[in-house]
Amino acid sequence: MLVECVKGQERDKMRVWARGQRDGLDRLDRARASARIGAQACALPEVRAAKSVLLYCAFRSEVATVALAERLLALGKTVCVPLTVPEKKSMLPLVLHDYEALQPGYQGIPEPRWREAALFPALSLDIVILPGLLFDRRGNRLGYGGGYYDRFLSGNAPQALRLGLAFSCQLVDLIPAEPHDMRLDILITEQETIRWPQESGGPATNST
Ligand SMILES: Nc1nc2c(c(=O)[nH]1)N(C=O)[C@@H](CNc1ccc(C(=O)N[C@@H](CCC(=O)O)C(=O)O)cc1)CN2
Ligand SMILES: Nc1ncnc2c1ncn2[C@@H]1O[C@H](COP(=O)(O)OP(=O)(O)OP(=O)(O)O)[C@@H](O)[C@H]1O
Repeated sequence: MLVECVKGQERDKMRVWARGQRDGLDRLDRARASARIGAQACALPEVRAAKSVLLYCAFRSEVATVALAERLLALGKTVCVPLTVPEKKSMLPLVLHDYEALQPGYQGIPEPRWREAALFPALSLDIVILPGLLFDRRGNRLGYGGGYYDRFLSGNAPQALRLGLAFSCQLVDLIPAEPHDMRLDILITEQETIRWPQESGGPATNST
């Protein structure tokens, strides 16, 4: 119990630190890095082969996703974006047609008007593209602490490939993990793409 409590405090401190790191990036550097990360994502064989992708809608200082959404649509993918349901700490995948038509939803996160968008079956998603505050070299990820993505990946879309996008300043050696944490399969930063094999061994890393 005490160990869990200390771990929780440690994770909260890491969240505060990571928010500062991400917010501290210069606007131009953020835009350049986001463009590079988006291009790397589109070039991945898994993304080329995918029919459907759930892509987060960036808010605050996250890796931008507007251009990536447009490229994925141009490649003929079914692109879905999450509708956040804070009462249930859950997310619903809604089919995206036009990023420009999104409206600010929970905490200002852009989302479709749910009455106008079609619900996509989570079990048919090939890839989930995740945001985050902090990532480590084992595939662990820290978000805002709602457990939205852990719940979605374990409960709704366990089959989906998990692809994280981050600036390199959001990558550390080790985050204290919790049992419910869903590890990533691939992480893209503007400096490298890291892949973790499904049956864990050491990570394979490619500089970009
Ligand atoms: N773009 C994006 N979409 C996402 C997430 C995300 O991290 N990024 N989420 C990832 O899971 C979920 C939303 N989770 C969130 C949880 C908390 C806060 C938030 O603003 N919390 C306050 C503190 C709590 C409060 O005052 O009530 C804060 O940070 O100031 C924002 C988003 C689902 N959609
Ligand atoms: N699969 C799950 N089922 C039930 N509760 C869960 C599940 N996954 C996470 N939680 C709960 O959600 C809370 C937040 O989890 P965690 O700290 O891992 O969130 P996070 O990954 O930072 O957030 P997010 O996924 O929203 O970005 C934890 O207290 C945990 O108990």
